[in-house]
Amino acid sequence: MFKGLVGLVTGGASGLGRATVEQLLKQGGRVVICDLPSSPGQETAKQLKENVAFVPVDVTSEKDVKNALQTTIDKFGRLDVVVNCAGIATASRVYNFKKDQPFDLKSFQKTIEVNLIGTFNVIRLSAGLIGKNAPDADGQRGVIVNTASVAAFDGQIGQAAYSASKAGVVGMTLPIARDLAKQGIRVVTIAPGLFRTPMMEQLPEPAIKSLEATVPFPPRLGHPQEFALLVQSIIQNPMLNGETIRLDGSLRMQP
Ligand SMILES: NC(=O)C1=CN([C@@H]2O[C@H](COP(=O)(O)OP(=O)(O)OC[C@H]3O[C@@H](n4cnc5c(N)ncnc54)[C@H](O)[C@@H]3O)[C@@H](O)[C@H]2O)C=CC1
Ligand SMILES: C[C@]12CCC(=O)C=C1CC[C@@H]1[C@@H]2[C@@H](O)C[C@@]2(C)[C@H]1CC[C@]2(O)C(=O)C=O
Repeated sequence: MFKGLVGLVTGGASGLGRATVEQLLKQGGRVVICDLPSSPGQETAKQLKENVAFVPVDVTSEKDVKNALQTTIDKFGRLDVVVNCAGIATASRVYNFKKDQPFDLKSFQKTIEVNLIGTFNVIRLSAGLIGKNAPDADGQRGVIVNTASVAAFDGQIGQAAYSASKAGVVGMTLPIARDLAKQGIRVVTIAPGLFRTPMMEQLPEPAIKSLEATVPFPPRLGHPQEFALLVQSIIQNPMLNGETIRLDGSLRMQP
C-alpha cells in the first residue's frame, strides 16, 4: 500500500518529522520534506538519497506552502499523505512577578502562528490536491496526520501558549475530518508525550532523566521511530478518523 505513495512532511528535517520521512521511504513511499531554510533539510534529503526532495518552507506562509505543493506535483505527480510535524516549544508564565512583567504577547502570537495556524495553513492548501486523487475501493483519497501534544490536555506551568496552540490542533481535528469526509480524506492527530528529539535535547541530561521518571511505562523518552510507526498505522487503518491519539506511555504531565 505504501509503494509509490507520496507524502509531504512538515518539520521533516528533524526529530519526529525526520523519523516519519525515513519510515515512509522504508515502506516504499516518496517524500517531500518541508522545513525552514535554516534547517538541515537539504543535507537530510541528500543523506536519504532517492525518492525524496527538500523544499524550504515556513508553514505560516501561503506562498511557501503553495510552492511546496507545486514541487510535489512536478516531482512526484500526486499527493496522498500530509504529516504536520513542524512546531516550536515556548515556555513563559502568564505573569513574572519577580520581574513584574506580563507574558510577552509577541511570543504568545508566534507560538499560535506556527503550531496552530501553520498546521491549518498546510491542511487547507493541501486538501485540494489530495482531493484530486482517484478514490480507492473504500472511497479514500488520502490522509492528513497532525501533531499536537499531551500539553493540549495537561499543560504545565509556563505552557499557556504552547498548550493553547496544541489544544487548537486537537479542537480542529474533528471539524476538519467532517469537512473532508465527502472527499474521502481522513484527518487524525497524534498527541505525543515526551520524545527524544532535538527539541527535548536542549534540556540538560539530569532534567531529561527526571522527566523520564514521570512516565509510568515505559519509563523513558519515546523513540522518534515509535511516533513514525503510529503514523504508518494511521495511514493503514481506514477506520481511524477525526480522533486524537495520545502516544505517551500513560504519562499525565504534572503541574
Ligand atoms: N519531542 C517531544 O517530546 C514532543 C514534540 N511534540 C511536537 O512534535 C512536533 C515535532 O517536534 P520535534 O521533532 O520534537 O522537534 P524538532 O525541533 O526536532 O523538530 C521540529 C521541526 O519543525 C521545524 N519548524 C519549526 N518552525 C517551523 C516553521 N515555521 N515552518 C516549517 N518548519 C518549522 C524545525 O525547523 C524543526 O526541523 C512539534 O510540533 C512538537 O511541538 C509534541 C509532544 C512531544
Ligand atoms: C517544559 C518542559 C518540562 C520541564 C523542563 O524541565 C523542561 C521543558 C522544556 C521542554 C518541554 C518540557 C515539557 O513541558 C514537555 C514538552 C512541552 C517539552 C517540549 C516538548 C514536550 O515534550 C511536549 O510537547 C509534551 O507534550
